[in-house]
Formats: sequence, C-alpha cells, structure tokens
Amino acid sequence: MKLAVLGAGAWGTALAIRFAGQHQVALWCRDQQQASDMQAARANTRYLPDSPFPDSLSVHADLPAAIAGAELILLVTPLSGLRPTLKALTAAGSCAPVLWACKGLEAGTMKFPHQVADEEMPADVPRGMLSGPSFAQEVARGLPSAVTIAASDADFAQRTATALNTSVLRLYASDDLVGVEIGAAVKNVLAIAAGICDGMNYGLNARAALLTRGLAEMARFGAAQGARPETFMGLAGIGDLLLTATGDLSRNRRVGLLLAEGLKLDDVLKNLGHVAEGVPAAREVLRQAQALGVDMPITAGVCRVLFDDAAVVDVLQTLMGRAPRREGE
Ligand SMILES: NC(=O)C1=CN([C@@H]2O[C@H](COP(=O)(O)OP(=O)(O)OC[C@H]3O[C@@H](n4cnc5c(N)ncnc54)[C@H](O)[C@@H]3O)[C@@H](O)[C@H]2O)C=CC1
Ligand SMILES: O=C(CO)COP(=O)(O)O
Repeated sequence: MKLAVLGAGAWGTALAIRFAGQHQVALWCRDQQQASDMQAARANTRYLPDSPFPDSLSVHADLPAAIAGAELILLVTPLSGLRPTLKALTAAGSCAPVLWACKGLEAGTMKFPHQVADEEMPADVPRGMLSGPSFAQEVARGLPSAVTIAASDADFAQRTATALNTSVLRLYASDDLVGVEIGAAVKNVLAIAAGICDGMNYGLNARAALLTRGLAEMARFGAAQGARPETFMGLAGIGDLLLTATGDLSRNRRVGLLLAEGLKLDDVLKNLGHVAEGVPAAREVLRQAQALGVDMPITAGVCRVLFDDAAVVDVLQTLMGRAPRREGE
C-alpha cells in the first residue's frame, strides 16, 4: 500500500519508519530545511537520531507531492495542526482515507478530532484514529507494541488494522471512535497529574489511587458522551494511561515532574522540546465536563496547578478532603 504520513515529529517519524517495513511511505514535513536535513541524513536527527530511514521511506516538504497516489493518509501533527492540515488536504482535492494519531480536544472549541474532521473533510471519505500505548522511540526501534484503530465505520477500522498490522506493531480495531478519542485526551491530563504526584514524592499508594480514580473520571466523561465502558479497559484507555502516567519517556508525565520541582508552566514547555497535549486538553476536558455536569476532580486539580498557579499541597488537600463516597460513583 502507498501511505502518506503528515507531520515529522517523533510520532509521525516513528510510524513512517515502522510502516515503511511493508509499504511505500511518503513522510511530509512542513519545514523545507528539516525535510532536506532528514533526506540528507536518512534519519530524523532531531527526534529519533538512532532510527535510520528504510529505502521505502521518502521525505517531502510539498504536501501535494507527499499525498500523490496515497491510499491512506496518517495525520500525525500535534492536535493544533489537525484542522489546518485537513483543510490543506481538502484544498488539494484529496479523497484518500485519513487516520489521525494526534491526541486531545481542539483548543478553544472543545471539539473532538472526529468533529473537526466532520467539519473539514468530505462526508464520504473514510476516517478514524490510531491510538494506544506507544512511545515513538520504542515503535521506531521495532520493540513490540499494540495499538487500536478506531472508526465509526467498523469495516474500515478492521480493514485498515489488517492492512497495517506488522509483526512488531499489533493493530486492534474498534468502532468506538469517541471512546478512543476520550481515552487519548484524558490520559495525557492524568499523566501530568501522575508526574506531579511522583515529583512531590507522595508515594506509590498515592499514584495507584490517582490513576484508578483518574480512570473512573475518564469513564464517567466517556459515559456522558456515549462511549462504551469497555473501551476504557482497552489499549486506548487504561493501556495508554498506564504507559504515559508511569513511563519516563512521556512528555506529559515530564510536565508534571517539572511542575513539582517548582518550574513555571512557560519554562516547562520551553524546556520540553516537544508538544505536551495534556496541557491544552486539560482545559478543554474540564470545560466540557462542566458543560455536561460530569465531576472530574483530578482534571480540575491539574487545571488549578497549570493555569491558576495553585500550590500542589492545596490541590491535594482539596482532593483528599472530598466527602467519602461509594467507589462505583
Ligand atoms: N511521541 C509519541 O510517542 C506519541 C505522540 N502521539 C501524538 O502525536 C502527535 C504528535 O506528537 P509528536 O510527533 O510526538 O510531537 P513532537 O513534539 O515530537 O513534534 C511535533 C512536530 O509537528 C510539527 N508541527 C507542529 N504543527 C504543525 C502543523 N500545523 N503542521 C505540520 N507540522 C506541524 C512540529 O514542527 C514538530 O516537528 C501529538 O498529538 C501526540 O500526542 C501519539 C502517540 C505517541
Ligand atoms: O501518547 C503517548 C504514548 O502513547 C505519548 O505520550 P506523551 O505525549 O506524554 O509523551
């Protein structure tokens, strides 16, 4: 199959390398200089210096050239690039199916990626999301991983999972697109919380409680939007939550660790050198939860630390001071 991967950060590059083992892959990078550098080095020296490009991977700075003849487009910019990139695809007359791999809700609109896609893509073009526990560095190195392809069109999800499956990247199919998108957005917020918790040395008990109650929050938010409960027990729910909240390769967890050291958010983001989707997602998830009347105390606490300069000890006191309740609530 001929694939186009749009976005040459860590994740787009890792997916391009992985799928180039079996397919012809065109990797699009919006920056001409970075594209030339990658072409010359046959590697993404900025994000994945130790993972050389297979011969079947070509690099492009020109979008129409990258998507020419593509049978499937993987859109792997940060979430802020989803709408502009979909607009550019539509302007270029593309009607190839699209899978996005960016995680979050659109900043300012609270929209899920599929809602943005519904606004920007022709209605009949198949679309969905690739998500799940997958650090770019490990996927690029060919370490074993498993992720989910979700689409409202179950046949499209299954066909695409079958076509892209490799011996080191196992693909599962799901038709719960909104559930998978919610897992992806909320787990990043919870990974920031886990980083704060570990950075403050609150202990392993605290982290286990935080993640369990965080998962309950994720599932409540999902239930209010018609997602299936079992999705949150799957790769794109608890799977990605465990990885991101406990794995030190996570940028979102790192945000939390640095905040716990006392750094201000602006300095944290400057130091990171990568996108941390949990930061904009926290605000959008909380706004949407409030609009739906869903209680998300951990997300609210993360927002207080991120945007209101609240002291972590005060947020902890608020969380621990809540009235006892039944665990299923
Ligand atoms: N890195 C990882 O392990 C994983 C990342 N993701 C998701 O993939 C998305 C991308 O993440 P990374 O590649 O890791 O980010 P990154 O921070 O490594 O790189 C982002 C890249 O996107 C480029 N970019 C920014 N806006 C753009 C736009 N409008 N059009 C084209 N390119 C644009 C930047 O120049 C940069 O090269 C995020 O939503 C992230 O949550 C998902 C799974 C794993
Ligand atoms: O989504 C990811 C792994 O599945 C990557 O998480 P971070 O963006 O926190 O690094």
